[in-house]
This record gives sequence, structure tokens and C-alpha cells, in this order.
Amino acid sequence: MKLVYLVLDGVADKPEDGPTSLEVARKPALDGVASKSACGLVYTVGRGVAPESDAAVFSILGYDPHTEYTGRGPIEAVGAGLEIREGFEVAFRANFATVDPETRRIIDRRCGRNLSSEEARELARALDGVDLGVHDGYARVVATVGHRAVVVIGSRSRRLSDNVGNTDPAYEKRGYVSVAKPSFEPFVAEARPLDDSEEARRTADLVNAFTELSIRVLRGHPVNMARAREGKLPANAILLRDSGGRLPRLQRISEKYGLRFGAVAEMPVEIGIARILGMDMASVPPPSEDKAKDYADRLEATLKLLERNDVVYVHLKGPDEPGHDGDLKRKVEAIEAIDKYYLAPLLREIDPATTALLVTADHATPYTRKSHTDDPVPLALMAPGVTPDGVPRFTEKECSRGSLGVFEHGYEVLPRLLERLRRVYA
Ligand SMILES: O=C(O)[C@@H](CO)OP(=O)(O)O
Repeated sequence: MKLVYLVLDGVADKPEDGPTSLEVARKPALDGVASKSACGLVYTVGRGVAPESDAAVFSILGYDPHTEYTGRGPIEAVGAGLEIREGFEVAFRANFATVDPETRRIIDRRCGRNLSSEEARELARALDGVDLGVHDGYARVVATVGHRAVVVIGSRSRRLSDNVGNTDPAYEKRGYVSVAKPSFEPFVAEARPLDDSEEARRTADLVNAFTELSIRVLRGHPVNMARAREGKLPANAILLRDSGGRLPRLQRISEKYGLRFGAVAEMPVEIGIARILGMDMASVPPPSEDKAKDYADRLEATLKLLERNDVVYVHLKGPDEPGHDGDLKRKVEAIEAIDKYYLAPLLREIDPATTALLVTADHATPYTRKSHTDDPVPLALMAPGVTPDGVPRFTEKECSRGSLGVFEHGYEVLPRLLERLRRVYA
């Protein structure tokens, strides 16, 4: 049996807000798959939870993020090739952002979403290894993709704790599962200890010292001088979120399902997840403007992994960013590009008699809300022995009528559907 598990990042919208991107997009390949599939909806982490990609992806891979999870920071660190010194280091997901340095008001959480990875690397180098002046502390800063980075707050001699709040106001830590806030005060938040331990207080002090230092160092940085000359927003602050002090201890996915898993992932967080779960990784360059080339690379990687694995998890970032930017046109274009340059050629390459296809999303990023929401996402399973529901198109509303019904948690999807496929392939 072979299965391609295609995850379209943030592709779902909020149907009650009006036409959704999936309804507007011209996507013959996706709609063709839906018409040959059993369909349904998934609350990827759970009803009422607007998840970040990390918890959502662990969940749709079959791991309940409320039982064993340790935050997005360590996952992004693995994706960036960083190790964490347990007990003395805490890893955060970070954003280069634009703030008013006097008031700490956030002008743009992503400094205009036009920071090149090279600019980010130069800015990170100015802060990587800095001494924080308290608690024998220091920071490591590694740029990843665009405005994204990993920051590790450490102490050479004092124990630290990951039980501290975010300085990024857009997401709220609820234990280790961070959720997107529908609205927030646009100011850099003070990191707070989330318990009364000395370790948590010490860590919060170090985070706040890092925030101040990053604003001082980035203010006059040549990259920002050049950006100002080009009329671009400065990357003059670093927002931290989703702290974690160690990696989650999870069963390797191949042992969990008794199947070999490959992964095609574009962003550090999904790369980190695939590594932690022991998947056979194909490395592909980060997304570029040339979608035809990007998706040809991702298709080639998928086919190569299919040769030596039973399941290939493919995570395509495309629709999420325009969702965050509130841009319906670009979100529709992102879906159409995946349909035309990835899915249509994939369907020409795989044998539907022996290779199943499961398509879904990690969460909704409605362009009408410009953030992740708790809306359920559509799901379609096309496989031999699976009777199609006659769903005409891959959209939120159409898939809600499917025979698979509603999965209350993403971690129910793979166990239930792999069991169904095993019966067919047995
Ligand atoms: O990294 C990203 O693409 C998004 C969501 O995961 O984060 P942010 O909203 O901070 O850009």
C-alpha cells in the first residue's frame, strides 16, 4: 500500500464570512480527487482551538498535543539544526518585526513580509551569542525562512524554565499548545513567569533583557539602513513565542503505525516535526516566487520518497501566508498553483490502484480574519476500495456532506483511515 498525505497549510476559510478560497479557486485536480473520494471535516486539535501549525501537524499525524508536547520553540530549533541544553536553555519561535522603538508599539509582526533570508541571517549574526548581562545569561539567534527565526535563551550556570509567557502578543501559550488570538493589543509584551519558581523568574528576566538588547542592536544595523533607503520597514525587534526547554518524547512514527514514512516539508517547524518523528526526509529549497519550479521540486521529492516508503507526508505552505495577509486573490492563486504544478502532475505519475491520496489542512487561516481560527478543515480520501461520496468539489461546505463525517480531533484521522486502507490492501 502507498499513501500520499497532502497537507495544504491554512487552506480552509470561514464559510460564514462569504466565498472561501477553495470555492473561488479553479482547481480541477483537487476537485477531481474530491469527486473520487470519501470526504469529511477535521477539527485538527479540537473544537474551539485555533491551533498553530506545530500542534496541528502533530495531531493530524496521530499524536495528541495535549498529552506529550513541549512547545513550538524546540521543534523550530530542530528544524534549524539547533540542540537545546536541557535545564539551562529554552528555545523560542521568533519573528523579526517592526516596532516603534520608543513606545514598543508593533507596526508589523513580520516587518512587511519582505525580509529576505539573507537579510535575516545578517541581522541574526549581530545578536547570535550575545551576553544578556544577568543570570550569566546569553542568547543564540538563528534565522530560518523570511521573517522567521529561532532564539535560544540560555544561562551558563543557572537553571532555567520554559514556563514563561510570549512577548509576541498574537499567540497565547496554553500549556505547550499555543493558540492564535483573534485580536490583540499591538505592543511587545513583557515576558512573565507562569509559575513562581526562581527558574521561571530568571528566564523571564533573560527574555526581557534580550528584547531590549535586540531593539538597541537592530536599530542602527546596516541591513535596516539599507531597507529604509529602499522604503522598506526595518526589522528592528524580535518577538518571541512558544517556549520549550526540551524535545517531546514521542514514539517514532514508523513504530507507531508499522509503516515507513517519508516527508516533504518546506518550513522549519514541519521539518523539525518530521525529524523528531524519524521520517525519511527529502530536503527542498524554501518557497520562491517560481511556483512551477518549486512544485516540480516537491513532486520529484515525493515520487522519490514513495519508492522507499509506504506513506509520504507532504506539507505545502502556500495558502497560509495570503490568509494571514487577508489577501483572497493571492490565496486563490496559491491554491491554483498547487493544483496545477503539484497535484495534477502527481496524479499522472501515481497508480490509483496501488497508491491512495489523503488531502487535508493543518488549520484554517481565513483571509477574512488574517489569522488561524478553530474552523474545521476539509478532508478527502481517494483510495481503492473507498466508495466515493459524489462530492463535486474540494471545499469546506462540500466535504462537510461526506460519509467520513466530522473528526473531532486530528489525531483520529490516520489511525482510522489507515485501518480502513489496511482492510482493503490486506
Ligand atoms: O510562520 C508562519 O508562517 C506563521 C504561522 O505559522 O507565523 P506568523 O504569524 O508569526 O508569521
